[in-house]
Amino acid sequence: MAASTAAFPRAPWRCRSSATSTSSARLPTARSTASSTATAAKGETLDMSRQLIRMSNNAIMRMVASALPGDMADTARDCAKKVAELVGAFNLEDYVALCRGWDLQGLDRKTRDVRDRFDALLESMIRTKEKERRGEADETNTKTKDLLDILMDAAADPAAEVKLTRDNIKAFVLDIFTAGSDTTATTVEWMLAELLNHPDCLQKLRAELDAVVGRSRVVGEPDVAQMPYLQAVLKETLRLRPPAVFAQREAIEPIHVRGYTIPVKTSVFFNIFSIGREPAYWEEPLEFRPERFMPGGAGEAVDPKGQHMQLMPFGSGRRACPGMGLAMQAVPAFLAALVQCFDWEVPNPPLDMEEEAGLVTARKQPLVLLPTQRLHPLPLP
Ligand code: HEM
Repeated sequence: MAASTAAFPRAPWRCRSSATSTSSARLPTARSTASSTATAAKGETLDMSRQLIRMSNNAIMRMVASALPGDMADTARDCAKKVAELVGAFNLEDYVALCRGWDLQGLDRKTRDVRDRFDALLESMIRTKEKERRGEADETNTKTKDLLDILMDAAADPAAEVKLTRDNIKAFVLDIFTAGSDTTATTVEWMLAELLNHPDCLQKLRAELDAVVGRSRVVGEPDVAQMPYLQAVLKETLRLRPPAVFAQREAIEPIHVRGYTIPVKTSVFFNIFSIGREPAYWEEPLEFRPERFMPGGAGEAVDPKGQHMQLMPFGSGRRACPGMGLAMQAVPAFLAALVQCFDWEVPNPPLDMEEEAGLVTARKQPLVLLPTQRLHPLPLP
């Protein structure tokens, strides 16, 4: 693996986002979702998968547009789901040259269809934003800018070194929509499930939370750096349950790996999932043990940012995941808040830990839990 990963050429990879929520309800705002989670009474089951994916999608959407009307949010979610299906679909044309150009499975047609729908959505978002910006032109410019504002500012800047086109803006937003939503949601979900399956780890995390944050305020992203055990739980989850299963490259020259020759222009898939479970690198690889990343543990010096080939949940090289920094802050902070504020009960033990086959290591069964407030009152801002 080291030999083949040493040469990282081009990466046509996009991490998949399936936005698997089946709910057709409008996406709630982040605040309303948080408070509905917060006030859920004991006895009321929460479909964590759906909640988390909604919250994550919503967070991503807040990055690109301050307020999306419900129908636009539904379209975005539906399109993201379709993109995920198409990215993960088996395409006969990739393997049988004779089939090329016939679109026997209808994948080209479906791809064009989802592209057109996404384009219409993005066009509508940009137009709404343009209108909003025209209306605000006279006001003092103190409003917090979202990502779309920043991209549009850059496009309008005559001095900008790189001129952004409208298509560039759309492509950028599309990337964020599809790559950043259920990768993060899936990670939070697996982290919580693993902790519930390992009460000793949950206890350690809570002790760290109590010591670093206390009980009178909610843990936030700035706390993550002071919480080594929380970081270890994240790394262990990314090792054992990496949301993106593969990274892909194309050989730009023949490569020789363990007696095999990989010819030029061959697509090479790196199995991130298997690397994290490889017994040659990891002791008892199927065990969830965050301690391996703590001081004195065998993985103490291993980080998941693409420098250590035995753990590369975000890929590696110059096409590694650009959302890595954001994910490494936002995901543990969100999980920590769930653990700090609530006790979670599994209504039908044992907790099912099976994975669904696909490009994102989603849970096969949704994570359905019973929450009870742990802190009284909840220290919500
Ligand atoms: C736990 C969370 C995440 C994981 C595990 C993850 C994993 C990955 C992986 C494995 C790749 C392929 C890297 C390679 O080929 O070397 C990738 C690419 C990418 N990710 Fe993520 N990702 C996560 C979150 C995010 C977020 C939050 C965003 C954006 C807000 C994002 C945006 C992207 C983009 C745009 C690419 C394509 C990069 C390129 O082709 O140059 N990801 N991600």
